[in-house]
Amino acid sequence: MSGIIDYTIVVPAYKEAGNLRPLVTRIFAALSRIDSPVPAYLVEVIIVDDNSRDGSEQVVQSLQQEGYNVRIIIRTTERGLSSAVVRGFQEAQGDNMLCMDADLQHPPEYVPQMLATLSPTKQFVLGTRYGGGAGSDEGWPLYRRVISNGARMLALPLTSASDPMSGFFGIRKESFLKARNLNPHGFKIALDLLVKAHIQSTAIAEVPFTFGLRSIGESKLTGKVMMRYLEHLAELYWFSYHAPIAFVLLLLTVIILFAWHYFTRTVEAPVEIPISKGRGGH
Ligand SMILES: Nc1nc2c(ncn2[C@@H]2O[C@H](COP(=O)(O)OP(=O)(O)O[C@H]3O[C@H](CO)[C@@H](O)[C@H](O)[C@@H]3O)[C@@H](O)[C@H]2O)c(=O)[nH]1
Ligand SMILES: [Mg+2]
Repeated sequence: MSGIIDYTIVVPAYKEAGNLRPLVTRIFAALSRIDSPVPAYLVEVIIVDDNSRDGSEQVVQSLQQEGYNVRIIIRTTERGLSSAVVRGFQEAQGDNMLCMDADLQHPPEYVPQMLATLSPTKQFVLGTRYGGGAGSDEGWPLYRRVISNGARMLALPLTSASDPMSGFFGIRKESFLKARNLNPHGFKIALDLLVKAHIQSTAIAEVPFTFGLRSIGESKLTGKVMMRYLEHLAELYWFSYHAPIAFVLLLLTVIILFAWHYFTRTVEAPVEIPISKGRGGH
């Protein structure tokens, strides 16, 4: 393994043993392609697992023995997606950090492009399901689309990013270190960072991608997680505007009416990125 790491991929994981091998091997295969803008030897992967006890640790050990630069942090006293991502970013050696899910809904073939997009002028890169060439797999349930669009509308006053609900994003370490009072609860760490690290719209790059279907295991999105999101939004509105609640409600009503038309438009066909047949290096 190399001593110098410029890029760190953080993967929050809970009971994802079956997904870790395909995830890690596909990431490094994509980075090992001749046309990858980022060389595989500059990249590390950190899995942040909340004591799943499902064999994840053994899977990572065997990947390490095969030479993949991956390690696993097992938390026993804390739980939650957002705090897991923050922990991974705190442990990262790379100045360029990417967050992605373990369940292959974020295609590993986009990793090289996402990492290479980060720069001193582009402090944040967002994998977006909205806009040209992006979308979600047709099999993604209608109720999840409604929840996702509703959550996105409510965040409109907080950031110019098109998909702040996305869990596929990258941030430069210097921006991450500027963020104070990050919210450890819930699923929306990208939104939290966009607001609390004061990421300007010109510093955000967006990469359209197609949100796939979970291959193995179950989603951890529950009603409780959604309630936490509403609490989180209230906190972010306060953080951004210090606004009295009546003003916030008025603002939300206007935005929901305004956005209705916007969100009912059709989405264009997804961009095809070939599945990597990399040289297998790591
Ligand atoms: N360590 C840890 N990881 C967790 C926890 N809860 C979930 N994860 C991990 O976080 C990732 C996303 O969890 P899913 O349960 O697959 O989420 P989802 O419903 O598919 O939601 C995805 O889409 C949302 C956008 O609609 C994203 O906001 C979200 O981050 C995620 O990408 C997976 O790798 C999962 O194992 C937890 O408590 N602890
Ligand atoms: Mg998922």
